[in-house]
Amino acid sequence: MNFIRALNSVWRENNTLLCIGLDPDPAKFPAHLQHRPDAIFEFCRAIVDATADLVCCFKPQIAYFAARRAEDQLEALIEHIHIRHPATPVILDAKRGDIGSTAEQYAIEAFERFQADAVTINPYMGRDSIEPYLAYRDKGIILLCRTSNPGGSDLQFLDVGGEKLYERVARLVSKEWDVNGQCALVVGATFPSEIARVRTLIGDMPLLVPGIGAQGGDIETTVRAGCTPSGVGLIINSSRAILYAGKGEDYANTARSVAEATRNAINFHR
Ligand SMILES: O=c1ccn([C@@H]2O[C@H](COP(=O)(O)O)[C@@H](O)[C@H]2O)c(=O)[nH]1
Repeated sequence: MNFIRALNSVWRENNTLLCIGLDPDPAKFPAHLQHRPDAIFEFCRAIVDATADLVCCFKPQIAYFAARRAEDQLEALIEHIHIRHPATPVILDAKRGDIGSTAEQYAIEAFERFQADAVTINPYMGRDSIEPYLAYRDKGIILLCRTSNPGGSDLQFLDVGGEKLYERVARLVSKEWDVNGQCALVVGATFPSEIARVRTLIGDMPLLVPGIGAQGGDIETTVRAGCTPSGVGLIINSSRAILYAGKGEDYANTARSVAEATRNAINFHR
C-alpha cells in the first residue's frame, strides 16, 4: 500500500493525528536500561508497543541512532514496527538533500536499507535532488517548508519574487513536484499562521507538524490552522514530551498516558 493510502487508513482506523517521534537519548533512559547493549532498540520498542493504537505514524530521527553507531538498532526497530504494527507508517526523519547521484544512495538507504514508508527531505537543492526519491512511487516524500526552529525564518521568510521562500516551496511541491501524489510538507506548530497559509496553497496534502510538546507549540491553534475540511491532513509530532515523561521502569506506561492525553487534546479541536 502506498504511504498516503496507509496514512488515510490509519487516521481513520485509529482516530488520531498524533505521531510519536523516536529520538532516543541514552542519557535520559531509565536506570534499568542504561547498560544494555540493545538499550536504544529496547527503549523505543517498549514505547512503540505501548502507544501504537494512539498514533498515525512513528518518526525515528536517524541522528539519534547514527550518533551512537546504532543504525542496526534502527533497522531492527523499523522491522519490529512493520511486523507488530503493520498498519502504522514509519517516517524516517533524515532531512537529506544532495545532487541526484548521491540522492540515489540516500533513497536506497531510506527505502531499501531501513524500509521506511516515508522520508524527510530538504528541498533546497531543487527538483533534480528529489527525483531519486520520486522513483519509489509508493513512498512518501516529506519536504521541509516552514521549519519549527526560530532560525527557520532566516531563509524561509525571504522574499522571492513577491512571495516568501516557504510559500514557493509549498507551491512548487504541490503543483509541480508531487507527480506520484505521495508528497507532504513539514510546517512547525510554532508558526500556526504559516500552517494556515500553507494549507490554503496546497489543498489536502498532508502536513508533518513538529513543535508541540517540548517546543511549546499550541495544539488548538495548530489543529484549527491545519486540518482539512474532513478533519484530517495533519501528522502532529511530539518526541521528548512523550518519550521522557516517565523516569522509572514503567516509562512506557507513562509515555502512553501522555500520548493518550495529547491524542485526546488534538481530537477535541478537530
Ligand atoms: O521543523 C522541524 C523539523 C523536524 N523536527 C524534528 O521533530 C522532532 C521534534 O522533537 P520534540 O522533542 O517534540 O521537540 C525532532 O526529531 C526534530 O528533529 C523539528 O523539531 N522541527
